[in-house]
Amino acid sequence: MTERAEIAKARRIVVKAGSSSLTTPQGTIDAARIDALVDVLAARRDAGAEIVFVSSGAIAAGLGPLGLTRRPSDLATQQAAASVGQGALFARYTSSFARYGVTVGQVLLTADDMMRRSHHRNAQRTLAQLLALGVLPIVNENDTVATDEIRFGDNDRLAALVAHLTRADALVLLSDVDALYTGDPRQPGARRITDVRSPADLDGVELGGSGRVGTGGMVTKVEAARIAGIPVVLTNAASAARAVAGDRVGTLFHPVDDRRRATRHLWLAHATTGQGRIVLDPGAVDAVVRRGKSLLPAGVTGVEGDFAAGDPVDLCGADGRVVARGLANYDASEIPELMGRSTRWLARELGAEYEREIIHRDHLVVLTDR
Ligand SMILES: Nc1ncnc2c1ncn2[C@@H]1O[C@H](COP(=O)(O)OP(=O)(O)O)[C@@H](O)[C@H]1O
Ligand SMILES: N[C@@H](CCC(=O)OP(=O)(O)O)C(=O)O
Repeated sequence: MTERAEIAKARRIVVKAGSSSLTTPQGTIDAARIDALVDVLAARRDAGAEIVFVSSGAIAAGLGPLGLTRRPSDLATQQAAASVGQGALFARYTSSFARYGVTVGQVLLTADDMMRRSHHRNAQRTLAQLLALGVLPIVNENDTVATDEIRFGDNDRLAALVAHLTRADALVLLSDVDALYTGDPRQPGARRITDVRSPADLDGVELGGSGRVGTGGMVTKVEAARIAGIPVVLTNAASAARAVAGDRVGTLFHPVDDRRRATRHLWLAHATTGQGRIVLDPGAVDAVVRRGKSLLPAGVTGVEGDFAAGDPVDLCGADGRVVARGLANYDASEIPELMGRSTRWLARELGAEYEREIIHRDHLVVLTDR
């Protein structure tokens, strides 16, 4: 089946709309465009797909009510605008979807919710339950509490991670451009790209700046497509109906990797940052990087940071270079006593529950050339 056909048949689709598709230049909600988009999503739902909608626009929709003429650059005002705008946006979605008898549920996520395994599972359960109850989840970043350090900032990567969380079959990114171009389409000479099959297809493509209210421009969209591991279509809101129907519109990013198996690895590599470090001896670096093995306590020579079991941690060699990332099976404070010991010794001395890896190979991604 071609990827377009897969989208046509998709049972679960994540659709993301950018700020520019949902709000007016005056910083208010664009009710007509929202209704038009809701028409499309309700119709696709009617045709048998579950839809998870990732909506930007909270900050942009808060500008008008606060008398701001442009997107603020300081975090506190962005948060205030998001607080005002998110409420207005969601109220609009609620009444617009009510025209079709569709109940919507608001899900506001932070980067942490994606990164820590316990939070990740929690968000996953909530979304699964909403879908099971026939509710259409509308997701945004929780801008009012997110700080600069932990912020996604753009919703493109968030949408890719939501696609992982919900095990979606396709991701549709709706922007104010109808496709990816070889350069910013506001500049003359930019050519449309219909398919991206490998990173080489992006050689020489300029992924420049964003529009007036959006963030990230094409860089975050391309990154999202890479993380998603499923077919991703990038187009504009006017082409939304055709995009979710699998018609040939916009740019189709073909997934490169062995899909499902790879999504956890993609998530680890792109959605997380190490919450600490584990230092490996050369044998362990070789085992993890080149032989695809789990990390055993015997190969660990040091631990840094204050992470909890389940957190992503960076693995580095004696020279400090990060070679892999994985989900730790132990709290940082437990590791010094296990370091350099064989699992057999640990089981005998400390009990059977210590006969486990520091990081299992299934929860480990190599970040360096082998
Ligand atoms: N190579 C490119 N192809 C398409 N658009 C581009 C490219 N480089 C820069 N852009 C700009 O990116 C903008 C969309 O990004 P952004 O404003 O972040 O969108 P959104 O709010 O929909 O997430 C477009 O308006 C376009 O001008
Ligand atoms: N969470 C933010 C999204 C920020 C943003 O501008 O995203 P996008 O328009 O998708 O580039 C908001 O709702 O304003």
